[in-house]
Amino acid sequence: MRAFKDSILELITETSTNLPPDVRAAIRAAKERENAGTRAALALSTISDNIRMAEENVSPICQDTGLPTFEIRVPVGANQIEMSRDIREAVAEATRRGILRPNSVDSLTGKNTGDNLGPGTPVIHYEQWEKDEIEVRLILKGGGCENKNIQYSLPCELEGLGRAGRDLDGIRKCILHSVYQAQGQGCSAGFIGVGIGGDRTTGYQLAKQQLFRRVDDVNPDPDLAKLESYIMEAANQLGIGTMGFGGDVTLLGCKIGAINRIPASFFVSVAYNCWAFRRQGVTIDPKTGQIRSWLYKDEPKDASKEKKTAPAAAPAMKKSREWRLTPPISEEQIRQLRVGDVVILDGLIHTGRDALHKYLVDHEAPVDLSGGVIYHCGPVMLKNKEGKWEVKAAGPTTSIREEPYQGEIIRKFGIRAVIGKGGMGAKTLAALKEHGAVYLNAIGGAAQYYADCIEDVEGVHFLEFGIPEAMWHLRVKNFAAIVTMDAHGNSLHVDVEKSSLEKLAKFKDPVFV
Ligand SMILES: O=C(O)C[C@H](O)C(=O)O
Ligand code: SF4
Repeated sequence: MRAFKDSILELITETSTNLPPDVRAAIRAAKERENAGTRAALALSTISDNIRMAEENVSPICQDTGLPTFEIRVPVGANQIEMSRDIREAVAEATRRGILRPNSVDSLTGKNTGDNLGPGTPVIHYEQWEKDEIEVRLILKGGGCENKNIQYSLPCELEGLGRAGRDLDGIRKCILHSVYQAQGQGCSAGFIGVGIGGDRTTGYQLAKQQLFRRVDDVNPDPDLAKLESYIMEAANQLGIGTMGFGGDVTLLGCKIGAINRIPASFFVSVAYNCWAFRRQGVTIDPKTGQIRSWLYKDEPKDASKEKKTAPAAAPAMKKSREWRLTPPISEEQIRQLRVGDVVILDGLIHTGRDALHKYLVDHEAPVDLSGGVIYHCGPVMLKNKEGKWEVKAAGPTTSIREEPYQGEIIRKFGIRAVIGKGGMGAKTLAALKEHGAVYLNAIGGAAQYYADCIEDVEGVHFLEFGIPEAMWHLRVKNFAAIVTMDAHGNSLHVDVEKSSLEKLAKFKDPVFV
């Protein structure tokens, strides 16, 4: 089993940098469905570019490489203690190489272990089987989509849909609602795995297991197969679209499983996965530890590679105005911007996410932020041979987590633009209007695309918060994002949420009776 560790390292690298063909095919089909020139089409073409760049650069598709979760089947007698040790070593090595972002933090102190190892990380599950080979499946599911997982306990009342009872139609309503409540925040268009039954723990486990099914498979249970195709049809009428920008494609895959429950409990558990659906698997020779075959590498019939659509700048969007801005930005420049405009940034921007926002409420900033731009981003960074920091991946993180702090910080420091994804709430919208600032939505998961726009790392503060949470000072060029909340009280997110709720309500009447 000498080669086992190297095989796992190869599996991690493939999973983080190269999306499987079935996932690519789903994204390609979505791109074909969206009208050219819309915000959704722009987002999907950036996503396609990003997928290609990650493969070419052998770098993470998204900066959030998630919680590595291994599902392993072993022949009777295989040494699981040795395998777990090798897996941990491979995870640490992948982190050193910038294939994984250091993502394991102490839950109480927030301290990052730096190597993705710690209590509960990585997750490794074993199961024995009678075959004479080892099968290892890996999923790298990021935090933004994990936060959009949801569990329903039937019967329940659902906004837009009314009562969901303890039957197939109640299940139908829960699943539709799960897609609605995610909006664009889990980097839609997404994939869902659904677990019906079990208890709260096994229900979620079953939901996650569904994510290991191929996008193009057909459920062997005819009732569940019908439900899956119904959900695909209905969820794509909600109009949430890629990144919550509105559009015809909201859901790329739906896989449903069922297990028994006890009479008093009736759970429907939904695992939401972003478009950056990084799962891969291998079979391994138990004697040598070498890879025998890959599980998700066969191309669906119509497979053609992503074509390059544009260099690292936004493809043209119909009817959208485009502004080139360089910080420090004035209030006058900001007040000209409207929801739907494209902003191209050149110059210095600063990353800041959860730890920094909490800190800035009670402390001064280490750099002058007036007229400045804050980027909600936790990048993957590596030091090169000369000891200089380099960006390996740098897409936006979910902004709503900063909602409790953002308005106050905009006022206190005179910030003019916040870049993130998924949109923010009413408090931030009010602060944007009052102070003269905008929210710019970057394309979630497009970590290679944005890393390519970063010309230089000018410095870093708060490295003690860990690499993702530190404040990185980045010089960017051609950094494109869309105004989704402006300084006049308009929010695309409010509009899409409202219109998608109206559309959801159309699915109130029973379908499976
Ligand atoms: O942690 C991150 O970088 C992003 C996270 O996956 C998110 O979607 O918010
Ligand atoms: S940023 Fe988006 S694409 Fe990346 S892990 Fe989070 S939800 Fe997924």
